[in-house]
Amino acid sequence: MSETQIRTYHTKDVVRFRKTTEEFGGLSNMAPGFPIVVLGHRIRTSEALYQACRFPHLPEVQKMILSEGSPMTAKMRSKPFRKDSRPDWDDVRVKVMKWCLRVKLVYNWRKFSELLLSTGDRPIVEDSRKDGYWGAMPQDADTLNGQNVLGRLLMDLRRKLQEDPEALRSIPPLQIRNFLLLGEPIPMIMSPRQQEVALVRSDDEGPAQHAFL
Ligand SMILES: Nc1c(N[C@@H]2O[C@H](COP(=O)(O)O)[C@@H](O)[C@H]2O)[nH]c(=O)[nH]c1=O
Repeated sequence: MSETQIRTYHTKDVVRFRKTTEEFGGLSNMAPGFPIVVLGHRIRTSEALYQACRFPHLPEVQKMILSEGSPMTAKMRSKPFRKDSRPDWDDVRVKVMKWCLRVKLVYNWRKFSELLLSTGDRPIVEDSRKDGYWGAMPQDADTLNGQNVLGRLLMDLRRKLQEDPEALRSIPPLQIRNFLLLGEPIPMIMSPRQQEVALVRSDDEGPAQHAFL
């Protein structure tokens, strides 16, 4: 993905989201109702997971972020520690975001896939007042400008969902150093359905129950 290119979008042609309560607000990482489980930890939003990924070397900071009830607060609470983000953060953050979106999909398959597919083939844009990197900013009533990296990752995910949904059911760990959550290496993530099959095969008693941190 060419990240640096600024794009112009015409509001009438796109699916855009700003508030999580809007029709397509579920596409936002801040959207409630799309919980995730990683290493047995229940995480409320993809935003909290993404922000926690900045700090694999600081499990206490990760824990604080993950235990926040609101994603905006999780992001705010990570702010004082931003300077201590993993040193390669700028190089890996798009990969990490892509992985977080896939995890959101695996754990919310029906709801998130239906939402993504309902956007048809229209451009998806995070409409942001101040973030022209992950989103695009209004220039006037008809135009948004920005790199829209999040919107483009969502379009990429939508295309994979249209072409080969089964390939999205499991997610290999990212091949980056220190891909850790609360001190443990993040393993392959499987859809709850695949996990149940694996558990039946291993003659276990059933899927584990998860509580929020
Ligand atoms: N800046 C912004 C949002 N942008 C979101 O912030 C995340 C990236 O954060 P970071 O790379 O740490 O700045 C990513 O999920 C992006 O979509 N969202 C919002 O509701 N309000 C904001 O003010």
